[in-house]
Amino acid sequence: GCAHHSTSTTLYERLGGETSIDGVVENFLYRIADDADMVGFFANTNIDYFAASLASKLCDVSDGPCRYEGPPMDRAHQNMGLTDVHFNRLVEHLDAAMQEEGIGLRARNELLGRLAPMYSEVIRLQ
Ligand code: HEM
Repeated sequence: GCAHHSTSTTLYERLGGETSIDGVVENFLYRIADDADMVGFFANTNIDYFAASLASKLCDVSDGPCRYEGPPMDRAHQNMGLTDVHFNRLVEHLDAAMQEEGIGLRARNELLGRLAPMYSEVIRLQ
């Protein structure tokens, strides 16, 4: 057989699929809830809806079987007053959540590498 598994599996599979991504999102939400600089942004957010939408975004961007159907990243974060500090903090929490859910370094870095280019879109309408 071929030893180069990374060419034949999607990032979604290497992240552990739906169950694992749902666990990451839940773990991430606990970290946000404990972060005084971040939790305020979610004061008026429907957390169940947000969790499902974020999971679908992560599934889509990792070549999983989902299509993200929410608003584009610029409009989803419009007029929140977000800066690079918030963006970096979100990435840190997401990485820590993935680590705690047992996802390996390569898959974590690959996902974060796919999210990094969204920075300009997330920040655009601040
Ligand atoms: C790559 C970075 C990010 C991604 C992939 C992302 C993803 C998402 C997604 C998928 C939604 C749901 C949109 C919807 O369905 O309505 C959302 C909403 C939201 N995001 Fe982000 N986000 C990012 C960065 C950030 C940052 C840095 C913050 C700072 C705290 C943030 C705070 C929020 C808040 C508060 C909402 C909910 C808005 C509402 O209540 O409607 N996001 N984000």
